[in-house]
Amino acid sequence: MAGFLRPGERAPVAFGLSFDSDRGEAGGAAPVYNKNERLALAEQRRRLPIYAHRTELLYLVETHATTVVVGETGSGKTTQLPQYLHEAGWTQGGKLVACTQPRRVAAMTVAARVAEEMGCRLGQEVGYAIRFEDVSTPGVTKIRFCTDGVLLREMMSDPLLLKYSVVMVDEAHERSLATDMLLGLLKKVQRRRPDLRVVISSATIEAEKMARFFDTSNVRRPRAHAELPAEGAAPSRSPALMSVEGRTHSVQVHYLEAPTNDYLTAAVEAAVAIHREDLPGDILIFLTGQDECETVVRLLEDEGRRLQRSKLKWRLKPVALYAGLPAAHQLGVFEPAPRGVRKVVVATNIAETSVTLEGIVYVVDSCFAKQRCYNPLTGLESLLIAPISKASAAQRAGRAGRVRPGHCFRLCTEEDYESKLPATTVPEMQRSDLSGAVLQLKSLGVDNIMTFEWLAPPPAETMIRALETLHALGALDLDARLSRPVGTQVADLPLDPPLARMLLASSELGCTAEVLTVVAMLSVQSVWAPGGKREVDEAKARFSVAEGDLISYLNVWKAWGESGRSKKWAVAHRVMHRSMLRAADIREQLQAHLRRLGLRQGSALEGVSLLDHAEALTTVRKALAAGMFINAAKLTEELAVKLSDQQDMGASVYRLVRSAGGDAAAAKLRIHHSSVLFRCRPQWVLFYAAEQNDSGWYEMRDVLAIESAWLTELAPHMYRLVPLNPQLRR
Ligand SMILES: Nc1ncnc2c1ncn2[C@@H]1O[C@H](COP(=O)(O)OP(=O)(O)OP(=O)(O)O)[C@@H](O)[C@H]1O
Repeated sequence: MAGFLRPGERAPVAFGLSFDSDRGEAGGAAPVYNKNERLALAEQRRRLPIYAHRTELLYLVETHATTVVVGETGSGKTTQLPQYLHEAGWTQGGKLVACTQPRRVAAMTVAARVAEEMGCRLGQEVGYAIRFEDVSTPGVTKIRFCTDGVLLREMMSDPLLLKYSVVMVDEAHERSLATDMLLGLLKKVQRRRPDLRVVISSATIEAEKMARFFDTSNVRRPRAHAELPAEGAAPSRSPALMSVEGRTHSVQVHYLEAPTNDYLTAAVEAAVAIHREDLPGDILIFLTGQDECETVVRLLEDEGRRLQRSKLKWRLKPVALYAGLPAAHQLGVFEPAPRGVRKVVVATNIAETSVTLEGIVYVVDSCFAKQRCYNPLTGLESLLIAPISKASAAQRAGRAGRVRPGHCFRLCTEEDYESKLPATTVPEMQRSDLSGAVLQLKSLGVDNIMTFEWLAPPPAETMIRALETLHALGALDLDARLSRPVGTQVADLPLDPPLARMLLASSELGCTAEVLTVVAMLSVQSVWAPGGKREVDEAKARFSVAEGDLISYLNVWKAWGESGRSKKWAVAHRVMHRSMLRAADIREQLQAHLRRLGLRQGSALEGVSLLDHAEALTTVRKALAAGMFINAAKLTEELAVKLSDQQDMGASVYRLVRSAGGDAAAAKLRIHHSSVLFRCRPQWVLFYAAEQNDSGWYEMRDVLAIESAWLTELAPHMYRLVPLNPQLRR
């Protein structure tokens, strides 16, 4: 971030603060309630700021098609509103109340909390649904928490959401791609279902915009759907806007005295400084990704061992929390720490909204997050580490004041916070590849994508690029309609279109076993345990093959399987056991999806003789290529300049093959140093993801070496043989 120190100028972490000593109970304190203390729980519910607005809220929902609720974090929107609606009768007659969350972990943990408050088992009256997991009981569940993505998928089989009487879109201001799609679709559904109520919870900054978007009071209503007569008096079509005043506990915010350019070390130092104060309370650290979280956990473990000699009251127990962890591990992080232990949760922004980690008194915020970034000209999407918005920072700070007063330490100066952090994050839809979203909208019957009502329209180039991609994958026909069966099947699979396409190809080519493994491994964030570059390179070398990362994953999977899925084996080989478990879980789910679609399954490599092995492997590579051919790159004769001190000099330069002369060709690529092909210089490669570095280079990850002939064979509509363009030589 400009204004922060330049490399080499590291400032010591100094907050100039003093802690108050009356901050609650012991670190990692036991929960303030347990299952038998229902009365205490009921009392706690009544103390939440939202309780004073219960009657008014219910009146507004009754009388308005849409209600926008604004309130401080922790005021009780997520946990209480669905319960109020249930208590007021909105779940009678077999209907459900849905509450959507942008993130899985929030859906799971909030559902668990609400089930506890209602005194029922999770999955009974209160349930949740996330991708690959549904914990609810048809006919019994009344309140269903789910990710916004899951509700979108549900609309494929229930386009009018007839199961639901109320849909609450929580954290709508986060403007995730799925939330934006959902808002547009809900507005469409409301035209056909005047009885459906939409409740939107949003930060103040976006609330008016949401209310304006849902205001249809001036639009002539089409005749209600024949089967769906409106019950009672029709609700107002002007949305109600309601503000819930007050918050539960205060959070004191601290800033660095001088900026830092190394937020990982600063985070560790901050956690250690808090710990050394020897006051009670758990710590939550926000970083940007899995590797950072695992690295900081390791550093804190080392610190913890050193600190044991200092005779402090609590022992440090760092734990990681990020999206790539299996659900059971994520939930384990929410367990209260035992007596004498101070839990330090090292998380990505998945812990930013809606979640309550009970013992947390201190939040340490790097003020950075990984953000998707899409360039429609090159068609390349990458993840960039960028400063978060002030709205996100407020959410993060809010994790400290949930059950007692807390502190938030931002790892930047107050001046930088004020001047460098934007007020809100750019909506995901405006910085993402939209091919998956367009495909889903098409499968939901939105034929003319250009006229779909968005809260704010996505860039036209991005839409055009999405249509081109889907057409190239064979998911859309020449009239931009969903093709059959490919388009409908790709839409049916809960995967990005390229991954779904390779699974379909693997069924045709008889290698689903292998491609399922690769797709599952690509769906987890990182297969390798973090560590020094040399250590990780050595670990990878044992599984590396000249065909590239994707085929190397098959070797890892096989060896892990042969070890009996042993954790010991994983640790010895620097493989992330938890990532492997999650991959196994995803693989199983996808296999079930293929079965449901009636697709043939088989293995190309199983039982194949050594002699036929290469040919069988080519089959697998071709199936993978059938989904990835758009991202084809060719080696050039250029050498990359030195990019940074840590990276090797003289890496090979690749160019995108598609539209050789245009903008895409201008994008220079190199193989990421983490790839097993980094030093191999294959002539032609496909890559699953690319990351843009600070120098503007795209670094290819998850690379597959291919033969050029496959491109014209698999995608003749996109590639044809031409004499070598002299431009490519330069
Ligand atoms: N698992 C839990 N354990 C203990 N208390 C909890 C738990 N979940 C919620 N609470 C309590 O309920 C309060 C309200 O939480 P809720 O998630 O409903 O607030 P919210 O207004 O939706 O906030 P946010 O926008 O931050 O999600 C919290 O501040 C906390 O005091």
